[in-house]
Amino acid sequence: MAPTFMVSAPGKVIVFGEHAAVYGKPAIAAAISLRSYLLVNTLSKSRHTVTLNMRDIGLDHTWDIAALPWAAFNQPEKKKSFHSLVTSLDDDLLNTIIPHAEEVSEHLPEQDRKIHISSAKAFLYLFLSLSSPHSPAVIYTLRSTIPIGAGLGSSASVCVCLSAALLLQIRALAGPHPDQPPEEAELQIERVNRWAYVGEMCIHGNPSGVDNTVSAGGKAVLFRRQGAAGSSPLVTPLPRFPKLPLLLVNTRQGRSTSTQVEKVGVLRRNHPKVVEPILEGIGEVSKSALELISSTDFDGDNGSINAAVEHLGTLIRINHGFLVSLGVSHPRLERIRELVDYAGIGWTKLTGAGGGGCAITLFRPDVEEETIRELEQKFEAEGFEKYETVLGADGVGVLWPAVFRNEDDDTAAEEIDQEMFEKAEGAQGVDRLVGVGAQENRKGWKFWRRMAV
Ligand SMILES: Nc1ncnc2c1ncn2[C@@H]1O[C@H](COP(=O)(O)OP(=O)(O)O)[C@@H](O)[C@H]1O
Ligand SMILES: C[C@@](O)(CCOP(=O)(O)O)CC(=O)O
Ligand SMILES: [Mg+2]
Repeated sequence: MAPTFMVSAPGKVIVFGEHAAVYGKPAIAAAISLRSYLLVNTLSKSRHTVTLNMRDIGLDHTWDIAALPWAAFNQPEKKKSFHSLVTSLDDDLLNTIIPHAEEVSEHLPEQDRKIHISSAKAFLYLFLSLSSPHSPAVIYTLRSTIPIGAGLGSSASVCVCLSAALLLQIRALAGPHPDQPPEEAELQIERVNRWAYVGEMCIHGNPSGVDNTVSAGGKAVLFRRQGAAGSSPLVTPLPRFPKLPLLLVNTRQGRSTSTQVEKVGVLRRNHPKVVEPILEGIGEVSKSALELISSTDFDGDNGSINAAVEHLGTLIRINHGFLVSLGVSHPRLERIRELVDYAGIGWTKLTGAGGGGCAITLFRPDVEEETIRELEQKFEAEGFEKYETVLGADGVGVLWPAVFRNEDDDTAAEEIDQEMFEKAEGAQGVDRLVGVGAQENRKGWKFWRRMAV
């Protein structure tokens, strides 16, 4: 029986290029230190059930493995191997899982029901694609420190965790191990990423793939979806991405990515001649930012940094203006921008799909700590929530088995079981129990690391 193990994947911030990324324009995004964690418990062979236990949304459902639609997924013309590149969902397969996904939420209010069903759909599509009717009984328990539906890529990070866990269970993933050649790590990341993209498609209709790409590989990347159906996106790691003083503020205004993406799609269909240049303009913002990042030493002397930060700030302001014209801002996002603009201390844009969710602010280099504190107090007084996060976090990682060992004292090993994981209090409790790099003794995590170019 496989040992209990855990996988983890980060959320992300899109610094430039959301929405335009869906239409093949370049975007720049970076992994953040908020993450999802998935614990995988294999049970005895005598049981024949699979349980999806997603604590943050209150979903806890068990399916009888034999009752799932394996025949549909295993038809020779439908069967995908684990290294397939799947760029669209199969409607026939989706139709076979919908009744099983709907079982999870029979008596819930409409809004919660939608969230449960989309998560269950992503899980079942991946489970049926990557597992088998003979799979042992398993409990998948998920917890995340990423706010849900806030533009920080919670959906992609959940899908990366599910994809990695299922691929590890069928032994279609190797490592990570200390002397893994970077090419091999890259291949493993890509395998996880491809199936995470399939999960993202279940959650929102037309994802660009930027979120799952950043969540799987971590760090910062330039991402560009390719035109032809069935081709992989272009992904360029940005090892020189500067460690900038960014503030991340959540409006606490919920929204769903699928609605916002659909809204831009409708606008583009109704006003193609107006909307296409806006999307093109957003792509040009990302290109200009890339040029700046590649040619500036942000650790260099102050004079040149100040000019570069001013340039980046201007691009942030322009990018936000484009997003406003696409109709994906929100009065609460505009309030954050207004407070920052009024204080004259930086540049703000929404991040992710908008319509609520989070904004990022880049501060001017010479801003006083006191001014930032005053601004933060205003945010708090108006019900906004601030996140401390570091850009450029590690991508998908694994803790196999789910045991933390004290390097100097083997007897101090601490096994993470389902009950402890479920009972950890809030995001802080989860971080303390299993957090990546949160404490000295949480060092058992291993990551597949992307090649830097
Ligand atoms: N912690 C979680 N537990 C279960 N499902 C989650 C979790 N986080 C995200 N999801 C799924 O992702 C959806 C939110 O994704 P989305 O609308 O793309 O917003 P985000 O900007 O957070 O990615 C939820 O409706 C749910 O289906
Ligand atoms: C709006 C979009 O560019 C990013 C969505 O990010 P999020 O789900 O809001 O974290 C959509 C996409 O790229 O798939
Ligand atoms: Mg999402």
